[in-house]
Amino acid sequence: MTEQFSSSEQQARLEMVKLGASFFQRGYATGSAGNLSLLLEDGNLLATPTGSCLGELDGNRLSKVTLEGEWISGDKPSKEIAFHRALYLNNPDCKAVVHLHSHYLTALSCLQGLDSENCIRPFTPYVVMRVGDVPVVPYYKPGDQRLADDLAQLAGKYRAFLLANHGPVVVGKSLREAADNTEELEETARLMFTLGDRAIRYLTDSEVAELRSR
Ligand SMILES: O=C(O)[C@@H](O)C(=O)COP(=O)(O)O
Ligand SMILES: [Zn+2]
Repeated sequence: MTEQFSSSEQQARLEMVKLGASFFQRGYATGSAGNLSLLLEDGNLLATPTGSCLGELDGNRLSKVTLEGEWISGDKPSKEIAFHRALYLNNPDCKAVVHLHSHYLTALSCLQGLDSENCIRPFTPYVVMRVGDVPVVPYYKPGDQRLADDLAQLAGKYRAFLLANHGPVVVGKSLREAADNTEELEETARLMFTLGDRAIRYLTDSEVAELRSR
């Protein structure tokens, strides 16, 4: 028997399927890498199942999990559900989470010597306006509880994070916002590699402050 969903939940499921497919079709997600989640109106989380391809999500099989981590329905949730939960539990503005292995941010995450408090020194305004600083979480193997512990500590202060040797995690007030901000960060990382060793005119402290106080 097919489960009946409220219209808002049905809408949320469709949105997740649509954004997953969009990420996949445009090369931001490959294979079965990455995971998405959002906070439903009933207070539970809707998340992508472990091992699923973001390009081929089935809205009826998405995982439903309580904020305490109990698996309610759908396929088995992502192995990263603990870090998704940590972000919702420690940031009241977090309504959705995107984690990808997008090419340029993952390349950035593999560099030595990143500033752990902000791995993207501002050189264009939009990333400052939309995301702000991006701290680096030390490397732990995927699914490790320490990813959740570290993100829980950082959640109240930041909207995006770079998991070392792994990839980005971005929160938003909606799945759309989290997705857009992930793309903005990915394009910024791409610019960093395009610019390479050339001398960049970084935004000055006062230019950054002006963008933040908007
Ligand atoms: O890198 C990993 O293994 C996970 O972080 C990931 O991206 C996919 O894991 P699942 O969501 O469990 O498929
Ligand atoms: Zn991952």
